[in-house]
Amino acid sequence: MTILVTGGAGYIGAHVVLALLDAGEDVVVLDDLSTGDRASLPGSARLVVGDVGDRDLVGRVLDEAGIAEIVHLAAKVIVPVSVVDPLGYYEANTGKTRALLEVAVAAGVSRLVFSSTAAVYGVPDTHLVSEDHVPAPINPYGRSKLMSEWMIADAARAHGLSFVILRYFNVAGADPHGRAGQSTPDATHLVKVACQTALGQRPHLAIYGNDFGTPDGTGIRDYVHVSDLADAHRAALGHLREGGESLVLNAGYGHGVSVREVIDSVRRVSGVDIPVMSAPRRAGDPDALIADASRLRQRFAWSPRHDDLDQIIAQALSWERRLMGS
Ligand SMILES: NC(=O)c1ccc[n+]([C@@H]2O[C@H](COP(=O)([O-])OP(=O)(O)OC[C@H]3O[C@@H](n4cnc5c(N)ncnc54)[C@H](O)[C@@H]3O)[C@@H](O)[C@H]2O)c1
Ligand SMILES: O=c1ccn([C@@H]2O[C@H](COP(=O)(O)OP(=O)(O)O[C@H]3O[C@H](CO)[C@H](O)[C@H](O)[C@H]3O)[C@@H](O)[C@H]2O)c(=O)[nH]1
Repeated sequence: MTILVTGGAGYIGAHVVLALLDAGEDVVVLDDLSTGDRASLPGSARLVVGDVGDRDLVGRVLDEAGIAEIVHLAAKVIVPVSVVDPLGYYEANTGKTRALLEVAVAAGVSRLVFSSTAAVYGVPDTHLVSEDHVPAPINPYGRSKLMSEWMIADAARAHGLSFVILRYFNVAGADPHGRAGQSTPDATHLVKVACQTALGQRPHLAIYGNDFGTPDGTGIRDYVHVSDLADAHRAALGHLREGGESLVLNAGYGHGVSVREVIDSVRRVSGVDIPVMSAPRRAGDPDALIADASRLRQRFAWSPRHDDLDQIIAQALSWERRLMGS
């Protein structure tokens, strides 16, 4: 059985591919390399370079490889860019997901795992967010993903597809064996930026807001190690193969840390007293965003192996060092 992984040359996709290959699965990656990198893929992964919205190409790949399962990660992922280019984001994330679904349904694909995001919750009125919280995204990126979720659920009901939608919280870290990591040069994610600052690639780290309603005033997030997240995709496919019902699941650990705690960890692990400065809050940043992660743990045999902030930081740092050396 061959699994199609769209966006498999990206940060999270490469870790999903590794998790699947490590489990002995056969994988084909479809990626247009717009932000992904061929070098993030191990030699044993087949790569088709192309657009997930290209119906002819996707149809051919599904047919030739006899694919019954898709893990769909390909997307545009930068929230502020989605605000200035909403139509580009709706096309890339919603339009192309629709195109993929159309071809998948016609080809008889039976199982789909989809990358969604905690951004579908917008600014929730509770810190611990369960899947039953009414989604209310506040930017085009989050809306483009929520619309995709709805399309997937509707198409699944009509066409006998089964699915798991994973709403990722804050993804961080790198493969513990050093095989993959976050390589996007202009990434804005806190862990990546803090590690780059520790290694002298950035002059300082800006703390966006220190007057949030949290114990130290800085924003709290649920940082999930990318390899644990990748394992959740493997578990999702296992669940669907056993005939399990379609599910929407938060993917986080269920506890959070503040920006200051992340900075303290980077200082502790790197031994560098990274320079920080205070900056205004970013628009739409909630005080705290933590997954109610009980459903993921209950429904799958998912036992995270890397739920440790210092470990996440150590592996992110070691990936940054590797990028600097290459
Ligand atoms: N990084 C996070 O914290 C986070 C959080 C929540 C959800 N997500 C979701 O996870 C998924 C992966 O994100 P990432 O952080 O790895 O980003 P990324 O940019 O590293 O990966 C996206 C991959 O998709 C590819 N791609 C984009 N458009 C494509 C297209 N039309 N056809 C084929 N390939 C295409 C890119 O080349 C890249 O390899 C996305 O769906 C994103 O929305 C990420
Ligand atoms: O240089 C920085 C970067 C971030 N932060 C703070 O660090 C926290 C985390 O910010 P990130 O930019 O790393 O992540 P977000 O929580 O903003 O968003 C990420 O996780 C979301 C889900 O929780 C969405 O999926 C989104 O796409 C993804 O970027 C926030 O409090 C933010 O204000 C800083 O103080 N300085």
